[in-house]
Amino acid sequence: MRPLAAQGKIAATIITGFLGAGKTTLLRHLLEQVDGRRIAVIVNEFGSLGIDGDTLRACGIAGCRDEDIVELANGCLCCTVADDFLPTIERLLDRPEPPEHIVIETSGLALPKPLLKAFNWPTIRPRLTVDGVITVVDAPAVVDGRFADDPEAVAAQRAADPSLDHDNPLAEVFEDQLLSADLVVLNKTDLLDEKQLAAVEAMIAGETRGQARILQADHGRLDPRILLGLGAAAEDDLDTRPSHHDGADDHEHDDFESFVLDLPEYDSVDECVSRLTHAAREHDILRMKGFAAIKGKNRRLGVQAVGARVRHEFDPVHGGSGRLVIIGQQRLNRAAIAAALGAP
Ligand SMILES: Nc1nc2c(ncn2[C@@H]2O[C@H](COP(=O)(O)OP(=O)(O)OP(=O)(O)O)[C@@H](O)[C@H]2O)c(=O)[nH]1
Repeated sequence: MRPLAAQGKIAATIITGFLGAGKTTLLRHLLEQVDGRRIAVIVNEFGSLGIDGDTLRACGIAGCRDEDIVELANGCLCCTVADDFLPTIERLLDRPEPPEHIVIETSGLALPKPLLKAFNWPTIRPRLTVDGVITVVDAPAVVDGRFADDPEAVAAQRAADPSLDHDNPLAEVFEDQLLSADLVVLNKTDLLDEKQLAAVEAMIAGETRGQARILQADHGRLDPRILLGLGAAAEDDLDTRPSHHDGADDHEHDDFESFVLDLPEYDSVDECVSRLTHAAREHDILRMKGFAAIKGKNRRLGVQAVGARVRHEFDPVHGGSGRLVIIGQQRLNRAAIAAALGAP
């Protein structure tokens, strides 16, 4: 392979993976480790609070400037490629001092294939190449069977017929993300024992392209030399990265929905966390993230839930009222969720 510099191309890394798998955590660690390199980041979220952009901007990493983090909050990247993504990329490439590397974090519900196709756009292709698609996997969620009712049965069916489609939209998104990967990161290893990890790895190995590497990680902590410089030129071998939506000109995320709630001020952190945990358990919510105001505290509480696993941390940012984005499959009971959270 000719080195990228010789081809005059800038490299782009796509970080994909289901809601809450740990993409932003991995990206943040990566940015902390790559001193001195001019990296631009494009983040895209499903739901509209822009938390990931906030998190990355608040990282305090030397050399990581606000203008190097571009947020595309307007729906899933895979659906807004022409309107949002291409103009953003062109603006980055046209900077007097363009980035050396661009890292794109897709929304957890994005299908990577339409994004990959955009790299063959005539104004982009001569200037940019996909260095690699990194798919972050929430290993405990796989163990819990979140992406397939019966992972073994689905794997067996797929082995018999790789083009098989099925009705589980979570599984579809998950499989598309795996099938596009050059590198799969099995994340959250701290929550599993060795036997469980070996089982997830074997299952994932059966769902990826033969060329894809699989690595385990705790909080996405991997050496940047592993993550960047894969040299995959993924835009050149799209055919080896099948998607459930191949052949369809368009697709939508009809199976999923998100909404934003204003939260009341809670009496304590415990009250906030127990309300979130209860809401997540009762309502089949896939993901919640946002901020809460706690009585007597002058900093806002950052809150995150992946399934019913809730994490919280006081944010460096002072005060402000509480807001939460909630993502789930269609027909969430919004009124009941608001009541569970004590929202007006
Ligand atoms: N225990 C554990 N928690 C993790 C690990 N990696 C990330 N998390 C937590 O998982 C939650 C989701 O992490 P994010 O990095 O925000 O996940 P994401 O994939 O960017 O989420 P979306 O952008 O909403 O799809 C956060 O509460 C993280 O602190 C890990 O390796 N172990």
